[in-house]
Amino acid sequence: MSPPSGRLAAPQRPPSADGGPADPGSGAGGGPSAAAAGSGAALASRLRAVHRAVGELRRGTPVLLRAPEGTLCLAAAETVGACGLGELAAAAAAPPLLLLAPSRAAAVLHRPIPQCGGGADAAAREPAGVVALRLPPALLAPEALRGLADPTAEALLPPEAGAPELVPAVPALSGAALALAKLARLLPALLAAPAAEGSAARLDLLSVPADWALGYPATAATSLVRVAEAAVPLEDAPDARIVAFRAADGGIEHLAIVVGRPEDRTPEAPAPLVRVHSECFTGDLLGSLRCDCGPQLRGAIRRMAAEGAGVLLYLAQEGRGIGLVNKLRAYRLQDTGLDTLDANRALGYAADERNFLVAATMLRALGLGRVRLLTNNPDKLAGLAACGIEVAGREAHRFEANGVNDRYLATKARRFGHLLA
Ligand SMILES: Nc1nc2c(ncn2[C@@H]2O[C@H](COP(=O)(O)OP(=O)(O)OP(=O)(O)O)[C@@H](O)[C@H]2O)c(=O)[nH]1
Ligand SMILES: [Zn+2]
Repeated sequence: MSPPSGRLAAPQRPPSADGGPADPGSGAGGGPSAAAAGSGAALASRLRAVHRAVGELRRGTPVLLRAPEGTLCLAAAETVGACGLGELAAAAAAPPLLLLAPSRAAAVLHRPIPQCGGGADAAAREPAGVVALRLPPALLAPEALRGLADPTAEALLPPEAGAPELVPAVPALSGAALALAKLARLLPALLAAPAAEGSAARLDLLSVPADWALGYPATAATSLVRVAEAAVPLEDAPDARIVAFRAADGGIEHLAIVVGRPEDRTPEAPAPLVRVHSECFTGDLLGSLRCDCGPQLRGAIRRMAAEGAGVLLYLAQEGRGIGLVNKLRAYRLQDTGLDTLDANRALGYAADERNFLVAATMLRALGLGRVRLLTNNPDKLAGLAACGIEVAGREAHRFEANGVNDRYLATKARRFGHLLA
């Protein structure tokens, strides 16, 4: 699992072992902060617990989420099967509700939901909140649940099942529940019921505190350490090496492609050229025409080689942090007319789920506290600066539209505020 995301420009602070706040950006000279490093074992155990819970949800097994408000038993609508539904019923003290992002609930209920936002402004990019639905019995079945979770699988809903009903959700726990589903790169749609006394031990279910799930992205990001490094001469940059970083939970590694010796730049020289590039299997590897990632990747390496130095961070944040499977679903929705932003929201995800604390931690570990960023995305500039990296300048990184990605590029300019020059 890649260390996932929080909000773009507002990194969460990882909790310290004693529950107090740790500072992700204050490590002297780089790397995780002293507070985080000092409580490494405790942080690693938090990460491990969340990582295991994510694995259980992906397998269709229920997990328990604990908070002072109570304990919820959860199962992911996308993966739960008959066995998981049986376990959920055995662990629950009441029938389960379906938790959904407001944007997805609005589509299920065929009416607007107040928290949903709307329009083309920045606020509409980050819909907040969670909605709970009481389901008629015919919808409490694996196929129907997938149809409720996934707008590209709505055909799985039984024709005359009856309508779900909007009911109040416990905000803190429900938010953490959806965060856990997003960490699992599943659709943010979960069955949730108050847990019966003793159900964790009785049914051998994993149990995780809600604040550990919410703190996971920042905790994972600050725990990144270098684990391997080798020279990898590239066609476009013969003097390149790859440095691999791993978080304490053993999730998917993030990579730095280092061209030349950017860390040796003197303070008087221009800041080193850096690109923060989110993984795109389709564009980077296959040459998909739907996006501009492939040309941006190769183009960045070429520019660094021409300058003699630079760093490209290759972050395991596929699909702006929603994962490849959900990106494919988002593409299906775009083929029905939605743009890239609304497609994310229709799935229940925010427009951009990435967390640039990952990038800041890696840059510091590479000895780069000051950078010139190769990007058109103003959120990347703000995100890095918020994590304590000095962004000394921006270099535009635009490529001509190719006849397929025209609308995608136009949407990035119009709705994400991407800079055109
Ligand atoms: N969810 C989603 N992700 C997409 C889509 N198209 C491309 N992506 C992903 O968007 C990410 C591309 O991000 P970046 O290359 O960092 O680009 P950016 O945020 O546009 O910013 P700059 O290129 O730096 O200007 C990759 O992870 C792609 O997989 C899409 O339609 N939906
Ligand atoms: Zn792409």
